[in-house]
Amino acid sequence: MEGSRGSTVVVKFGGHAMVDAKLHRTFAADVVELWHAGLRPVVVHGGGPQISAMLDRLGLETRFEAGLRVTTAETMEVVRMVLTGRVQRELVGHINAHGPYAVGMTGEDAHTMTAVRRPAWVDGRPVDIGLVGDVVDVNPGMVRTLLERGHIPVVSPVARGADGQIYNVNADLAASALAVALDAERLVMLTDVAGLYANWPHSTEVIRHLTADALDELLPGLASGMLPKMEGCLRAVRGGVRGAHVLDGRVPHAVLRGALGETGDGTTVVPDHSAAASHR
Ligand SMILES: Nc1ncnc2c1ncn2[C@@H]1O[C@H](COP(=O)(O)OP(=O)(O)O)[C@@H](O)[C@H]1O
Ligand SMILES: CC(=O)N[C@@H](CCC(=O)OP(=O)(O)O)C(=O)O
Repeated sequence: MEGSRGSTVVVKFGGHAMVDAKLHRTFAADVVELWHAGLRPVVVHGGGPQISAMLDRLGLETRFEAGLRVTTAETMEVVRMVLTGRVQRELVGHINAHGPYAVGMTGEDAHTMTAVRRPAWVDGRPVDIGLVGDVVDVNPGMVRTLLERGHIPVVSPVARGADGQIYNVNADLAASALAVALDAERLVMLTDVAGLYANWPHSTEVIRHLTADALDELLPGLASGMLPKMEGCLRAVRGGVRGAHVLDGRVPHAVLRGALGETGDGTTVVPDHSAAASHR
């Protein structure tokens, strides 16, 4: 088994992988199993579909540009409410069915994540996506304290600007920033597809292995939810994380295999100069 005892693994649980309650519970049990195996799991959760469903119930518009939700002040209230009040609470509840492990928090808590407004471009033109943040600074102290005390932090991707403005951060990018700041061994992203498809939406052939440079070349051609996800993988491995894995979260126990480095499934991104890169 490659996953070394005591190493930190950041697991991003995507909103699309959460739609099934049974998978949600299996995911929680797997995270606890990782903890018992001696790893230090940190969960960052998404909730895009859950936010969109609530916006719909409230009669508010859902719009994405470059894979990011266009976020007005009104949308931001709903984003924060659904992520921290509902999705995070459910996950904490499922993990804590196994014992007093999980502690929920957001990027706002203890100034864990500081964000700035993120610019976006579509077809080379700037578009206003509102209160969407990009994490520019991570203070991992609180997460480390929780880990040292034997807890499993469950982090919602909401961050504060230096001026106090609250931003909506894509969960993949939040997970990536946290993985870098924690000097994590791995970043595991669970989603609702088998990995990065080479020619989406025309084919479902999964790209199994990518170096950072190869991914950098592919990035401008990617679309929708895969764009922030792969950007997150790239930032992670360039920031020192040993491997970033995009896995199908609908497959039971995918997180166990990913966190332990059994990387036969999904898409694995490695740094340019790693041993895994030079083997290809
Ligand atoms: N090249 C690609 N390969 C696979 N999926 C892609 C690709 N490009 C876009 N997608 C879309 O990205 C989605 C996953 O991203 P996203 O919807 O943000 O999920 P999550 O909630 O897990 O973050 C897939 O369901 C698919 O519709
Ligand atoms: C800026 C932005 O797009 N934020 C996301 C945050 C949640 C998220 O990323 O959820 P998934 O991982 O399930 O996609 C959103 O509002 O949907």
